[in-house]
Amino acid sequence: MYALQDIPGRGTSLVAIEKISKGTRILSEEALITISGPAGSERVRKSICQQVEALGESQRRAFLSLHNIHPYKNDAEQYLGIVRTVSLPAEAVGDQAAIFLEACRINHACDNNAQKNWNERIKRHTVHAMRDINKGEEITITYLSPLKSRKARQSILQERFGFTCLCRLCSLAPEQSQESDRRLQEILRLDGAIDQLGTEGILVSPLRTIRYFDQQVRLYNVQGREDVGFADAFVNAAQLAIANSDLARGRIFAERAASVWKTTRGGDSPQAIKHAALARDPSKYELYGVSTKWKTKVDEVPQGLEPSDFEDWLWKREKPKQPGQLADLRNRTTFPAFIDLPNENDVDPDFYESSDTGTSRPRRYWCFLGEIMDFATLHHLEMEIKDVNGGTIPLHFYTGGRGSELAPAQVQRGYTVAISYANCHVFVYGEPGIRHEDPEMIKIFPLSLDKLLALNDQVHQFSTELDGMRMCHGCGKKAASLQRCAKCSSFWYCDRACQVIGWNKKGHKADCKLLKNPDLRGLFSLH
Ligand SMILES: C[S@@+](CC[C@H](N)C(=O)[O-])C[C@H]1O[C@@H](n2cnc3c(N)ncnc32)[C@H](O)[C@@H]1O
Repeated sequence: MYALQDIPGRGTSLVAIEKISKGTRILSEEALITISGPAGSERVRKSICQQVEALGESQRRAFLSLHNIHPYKNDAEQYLGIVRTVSLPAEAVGDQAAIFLEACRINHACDNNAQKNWNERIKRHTVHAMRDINKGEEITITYLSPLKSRKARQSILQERFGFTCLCRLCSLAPEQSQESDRRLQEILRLDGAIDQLGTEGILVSPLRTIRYFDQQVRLYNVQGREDVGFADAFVNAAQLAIANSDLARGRIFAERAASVWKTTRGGDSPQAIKHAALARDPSKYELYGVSTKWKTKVDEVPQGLEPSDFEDWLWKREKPKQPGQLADLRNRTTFPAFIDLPNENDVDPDFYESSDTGTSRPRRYWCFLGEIMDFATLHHLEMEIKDVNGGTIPLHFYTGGRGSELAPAQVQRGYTVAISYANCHVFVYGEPGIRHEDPEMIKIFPLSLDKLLALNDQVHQFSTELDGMRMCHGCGKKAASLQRCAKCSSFWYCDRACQVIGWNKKGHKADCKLLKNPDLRGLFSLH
């Protein structure tokens, strides 16, 4: 499949002598010399010398021909220099390294076409084609963790290996290179955000967390890298879905993870075996069912969808509202819970985009809803707010008037606040909450959050036209020729008699007054 060749300016390297398809195992090699612990320690130096001296003549010669960028004055220093230049990991977790006569000849590229890996099950170093490799193409792996910027990569490669990388990624025009760096940085930032959410991200705000994995997968796809991080995004998505009892999505994510592990590490790698087993029976995952939020059966997968619609289903992407369609106040993308709000100090890609001037601006609309549980004015108005998840958070008014812009009649326990573009703020003292600065961005509605959501359900039930018909709010019949309530325009009736029933018996008298409020009507027309 490959031959060792000398390449000008790059030393000896492995070159494909036939086309190698994606996922092919290019080599599988046993260690020649193993190194347990830091290469500089006396114990390890001794052990390296003993192992080299115990080698047969041809193996010893092969070892000594390996690349060494470190100067040396004696045999021991020469051996150590080789180990420092070319050794590869020989343990899944830990610092055991080893010398492999062929794998240690593989050159580096930041857009490597092959993936190296220590396979703990077969105790061999393996290299797999990450994409199709053409005949005559050099086989490359990456010597670095792959999410570093071009500048960071170049500096480490120069310092540790003594060369300048000229791969495709490092040769991009400045603008494209910055784009690529931004994507890599974004994947890393999402990793951090996911870590920060921890178990809360799995159980309390799974929708937000799955958005992050979805975004990571999309970034890897644009970047054209299907490596460990790519597989991890599917592993994490599988665990998230299964923990929330969603066996259908859990199985598909586990299948995708297993497939990436198979391509990059082989079907006999512990990771591929583990995730193939998880795909066969996702309910075996230890966190299965700790929440039942997304409960599905393993075969509850929609059939006959277009691929892009299938991805929307899989990642639980909420489709943008159609023009004229009413906003749903239960939609957590437009009306997020507190846990789902962006953090004030991050540029969360779900909420913000960078403008040309380098600042960030909202990429879409969102509005936080919460019910006033308590309030007080000390040096500014402070409220205790209960959100859609039932948790309470502090809301502090740092507007010019410190909250005095609101009429006292509006600030009542049991009323609901709606705050546009709300962010999570970490106060120096007390729990995280919302620091509210712009008086234009808040409205208060004189009903509880539960009642507002119940009203939302009614508006959807009785305002929405389906197949040219609407439902009468008085008698519940469906018809094409109903008349709309002239006051609120939200509910529809067969005739005057039905309208009276709706008004007196079905609570429209109170609801109509609320729905005439242009701000509340405005919520329903949000995009
Ligand atoms: C692990 S060895 C790889 C095999 C090496 N080419 C040889 O001749 O034995 C690492 C060394 O290979 C060279 N090398 C690896 N990748 C390279 C690249 N992309 N461009 C130039 N030199 C590279 C550098 O000298 C580096 O220190």
